[in-house]
Amino acid sequence: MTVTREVALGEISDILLPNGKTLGETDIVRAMTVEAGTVRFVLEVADADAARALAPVEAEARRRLQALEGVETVRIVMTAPAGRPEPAKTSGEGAAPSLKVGRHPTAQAGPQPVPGVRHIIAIGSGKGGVGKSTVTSNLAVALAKAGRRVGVLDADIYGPSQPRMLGVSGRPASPDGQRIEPMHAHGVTMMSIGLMLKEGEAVVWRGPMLMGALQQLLQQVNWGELDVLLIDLPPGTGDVQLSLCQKAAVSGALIVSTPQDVALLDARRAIDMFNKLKTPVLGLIENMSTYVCPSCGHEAHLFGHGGVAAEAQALGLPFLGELPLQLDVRLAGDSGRPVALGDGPAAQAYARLAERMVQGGVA
Ligand SMILES: Nc1ncnc2c1ncn2[C@@H]1O[C@H](COP(=O)(O)OP(=O)(O)OP(=O)(O)O)[C@@H](O)[C@H]1O
Repeated sequence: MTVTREVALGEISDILLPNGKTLGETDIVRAMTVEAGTVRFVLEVADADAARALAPVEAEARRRLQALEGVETVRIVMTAPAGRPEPAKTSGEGAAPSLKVGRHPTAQAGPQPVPGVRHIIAIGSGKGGVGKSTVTSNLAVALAKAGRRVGVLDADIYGPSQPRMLGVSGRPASPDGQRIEPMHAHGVTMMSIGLMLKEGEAVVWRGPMLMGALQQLLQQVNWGELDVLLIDLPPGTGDVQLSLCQKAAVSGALIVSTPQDVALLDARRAIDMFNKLKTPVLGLIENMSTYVCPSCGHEAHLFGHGGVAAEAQALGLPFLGELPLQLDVRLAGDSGRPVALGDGPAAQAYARLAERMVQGGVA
């Protein structure tokens, strides 16, 4: 028997949830696809606690689907939507927030949605220089080309590179002195901590000041209605990652790595951190995968090849795709016009990645 989407849905529909209803009676199974022996779907849950409570349901669904003849792999991703828009505060409601970035955070109860933003996705890496910012800007452009309303928040406090990569400069305006107007480039709404700092200013914030700055960028910027907000994190597993997952209702994280063992080792640490923070890891991306010589067309694997896919398989996480190492990618990034704006092989790889995210219901 060929396993179809209907067969797979039928197989798991009578699994009981903690609330006494069955999976079939609730509307939390999203974006199911059955393709070449792989069943993929998203379990949309309210928050991290609900995700924890559904762990046995996920395990049972995986067990049943894996037992079906012809099914080799089952990929289930749990996501928590970032919530629906709340009306923005107008002047007169409470104290006017200061526009000086880097203040102490205001008290808040748990992770907050960003008004108007459906999904918040953190883009992380264990190691610096693996192309996390390049992936963020190109993925944003590819998602915008696919018709999604996309934002980029450059939270790489120690080396903000989105202004350069997206070709944005100048200081963001605040007509009412309370809310910050984001910048726009290539169909993407963007804001970077780099735009709020004076040129050449060194950033020495730690802990609480970082939290305050992040909170401001999330809550004080007029993001408008967005399908997805991509957050370019600093590399590693530090205060910004911690603050972000504690302060914002992050739907999930994407991990960028090169195929080298040393980068993978760091990527594993980043995954471990997101697991501890109860932020679902939506998948792994291999950057700087294949190098095609622009002169002779020879294909080489400068940093190895396939390591990230193997790691994803070992960890039971989705492998979202590989992105070529290409001179054009760097030149385009340096010129402020991401390569995804074009239609060459790198742009096509980004379009596939964007498509997978849309199909997976996370963008
Ligand atoms: N696939 C690629 N092909 C060619 N060059 C690339 C590719 N990906 C990234 N680069 C280049 O590598 C350099 C580092 O990339 P990027 O700044 O995106 O990395 P990062 O992981 O965000 O680094 P950081 O740790 O500094 O935040 C940049 O000059 C970028 O243009």
